[in-house]
Amino acid sequence: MATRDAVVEALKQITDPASGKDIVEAGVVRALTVEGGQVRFVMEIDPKMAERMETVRLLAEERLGQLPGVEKVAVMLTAHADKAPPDLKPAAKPKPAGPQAVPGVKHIIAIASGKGGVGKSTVAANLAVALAAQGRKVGLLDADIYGPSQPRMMGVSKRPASPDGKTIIPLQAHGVTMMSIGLMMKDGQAVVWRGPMLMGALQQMMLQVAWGELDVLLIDLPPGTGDVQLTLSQKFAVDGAIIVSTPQDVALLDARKGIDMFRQLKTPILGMIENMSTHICSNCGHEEHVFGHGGVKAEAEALGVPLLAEIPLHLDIRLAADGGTPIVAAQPDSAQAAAFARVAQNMIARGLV
Ligand SMILES: Nc1ncnc2c1ncn2[C@@H]1O[C@H](COP(=O)(O)OP(=O)(O)OP(=O)(O)O)[C@@H](O)[C@H]1O
Repeated sequence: MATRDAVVEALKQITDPASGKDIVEAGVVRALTVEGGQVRFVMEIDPKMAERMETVRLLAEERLGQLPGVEKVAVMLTAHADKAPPDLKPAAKPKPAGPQAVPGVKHIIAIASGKGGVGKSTVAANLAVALAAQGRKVGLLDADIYGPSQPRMMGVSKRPASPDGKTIIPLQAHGVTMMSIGLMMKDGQAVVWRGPMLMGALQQMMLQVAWGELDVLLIDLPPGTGDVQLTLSQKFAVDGAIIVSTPQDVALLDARKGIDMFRQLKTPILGMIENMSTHICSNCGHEEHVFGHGGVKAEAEALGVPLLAEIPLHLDIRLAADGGTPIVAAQPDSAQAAAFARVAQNMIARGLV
């Protein structure tokens, strides 16, 4: 059977290209476990070194695989931010392994959808503005790496400043403190972040943005069940997720997958929102059910999750969102804005925010 000492000794023969020290002394090797013939550990790396460290990872796997008694080696790369901002700099002790809180932020709520285009970002923007209008200090983080739309919906385009090169100053729009991964990307830049790079980017958005004191940070997630959802739930103390879906069966099928994923990650489902529920004609007020109606209610009941709202499909919602002022701010007295305001009231009443 392989011993921990033999494993550590073998790892000490491998050099960390960043520091020139061996990878054990350099503190790259974390959470090492040697159980029976199984060796597992995490390599904490600078995201800029991801490619070179992948070579180191392969070398470590190969060397450990040759040790007598070792049957399986699993090495995971995780990224750490370049340098923690001064107020977040960890003490000499290693960081806690479990999900961490964001300093100053009381609650973290993810806005998710199984499928793209169901109006998740529209809901996130309006909910953020509605909560702010009801006196809450609200942050909105657009973590939709594949199609960040909050800059357009909240009407901001300025690149956030970083006077000290470490802390990022978020932007303010409609009473909400906001930051989007889109504001950090060059125009037309293809996004191919996966694994460590993605974790680094998300961690940077969560920890290096000067969010200040917030009652709630809403996270507009990319659609589906990918790396961002996983990283967010595993690394951060997420209070829960709100799932947005349209009433069609295909959307509901994907919403169910999203709910399953969050349940596996032990992230509570705070509720579902049916978007584009009923079409209300902007000329005559006539109602019709373009995508069906009530599908999300039935699904929420079947899954034992609260239905938070049925938001109508209304031209004004789209015009407002696409024009940079969410309907809750553009037409606060409209029935459409009231639907979002009720979700905000419900969340406040349940003590979620
Ligand atoms: N209730 C609604 N009534 C009218 N238009 C809506 C409504 N909800 C969303 N839209 C419009 O539908 C389009 C897609 O919405 P949105 O970008 O919020 O979806 P999404 O689920 O976040 O998409 P993606 O996952 O691709 O980012 C936008 O143009 C938005 O203005």
